[in-house]
Amino acid sequence: MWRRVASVSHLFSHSKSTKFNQGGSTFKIWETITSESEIPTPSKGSPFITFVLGGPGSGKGTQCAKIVEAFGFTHISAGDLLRREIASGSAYGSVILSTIREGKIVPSQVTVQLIQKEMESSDNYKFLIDGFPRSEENRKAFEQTIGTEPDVVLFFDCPEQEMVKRVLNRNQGRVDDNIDTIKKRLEIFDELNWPVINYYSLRGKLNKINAVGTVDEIFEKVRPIFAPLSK
Ligand SMILES: Nc1ncnc2c1ncn2[C@@H]1O[C@H](COP(=O)(O)OP(=O)(O)O)[C@@H](O)[C@H]1O
Ligand SMILES: Nc1ccn([C@@H]2O[C@H](COP(=O)(O)OP(=O)(O)O)[C@@H](O)[C@H]2O)c(=O)n1
Ligand SMILES: [Mg+2]
Repeated sequence: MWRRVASVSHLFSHSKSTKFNQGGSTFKIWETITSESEIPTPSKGSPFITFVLGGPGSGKGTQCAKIVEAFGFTHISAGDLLRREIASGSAYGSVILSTIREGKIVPSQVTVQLIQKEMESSDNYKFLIDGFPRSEENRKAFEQTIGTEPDVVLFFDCPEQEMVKRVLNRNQGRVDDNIDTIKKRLEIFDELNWPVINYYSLRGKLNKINAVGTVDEIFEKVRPIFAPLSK
């Protein structure tokens, strides 16, 4: 079984940064320039982990499907794992359901355990972890339990209006895809996810992608990040 103790540090070089304001603080986000020499060579002895961040409806799941197809990753959606847990009638089911209904974040212990189980039962070593970490608590719990940091962090940057429109049109019968819960999810995203985005930006790991455009246009911005990896 893979298990990595030391983390891979800086994988990408950065040439351009953008400043923005959030909650009265100024943050700096790096626009990433990737090149083949900067991607570590993944090996079957250790996992290659990509965290996929972005607000609700920013297109995380859609782009993950494209990355899986092109680069042979295993897609682990934290939201899907939690929904599966509800459907399975697990002891945590009712707490998870009410948390999702309220647009809040499920305790990290639950989510990390589900992610860990998926990773450990997979034959693959390339993982896309979608919708996680959504808070600093999520991030720290993963680091402590799995004992490693992500190799790559993607952040799909999408205007709120566009995210609301997409979620309301999603039609997957989700209990949280209604206007009241979306408002709550966007508030929680602003409050809890930005510190995570800022953390990875400061560590030089963040790949910010403008998520406005067609699915294929956005994937053409994602592709170069993984191009050095074979399928
Ligand atoms: N680039 C895009 N333009 C328009 N609609 C999109 C785009 N990407 C995804 N969608 C649609 O928006 C909705 C939300 O996408 P999804 O991938 O589920 O986002 P997330 O996982 O970030 O919530 C889905 O119905 C999806 O088909
Ligand atoms: N790391 C996570 C991921 C999702 N969730 C919960 O699951 C809900 C749906 O997550 P999701 O990733 O499927 O949602 P989208 O961003 O894809 O729309 C979130 O709004 C949270 O309530 C969580 O608590 N912790
Ligand atoms: Mg999703």
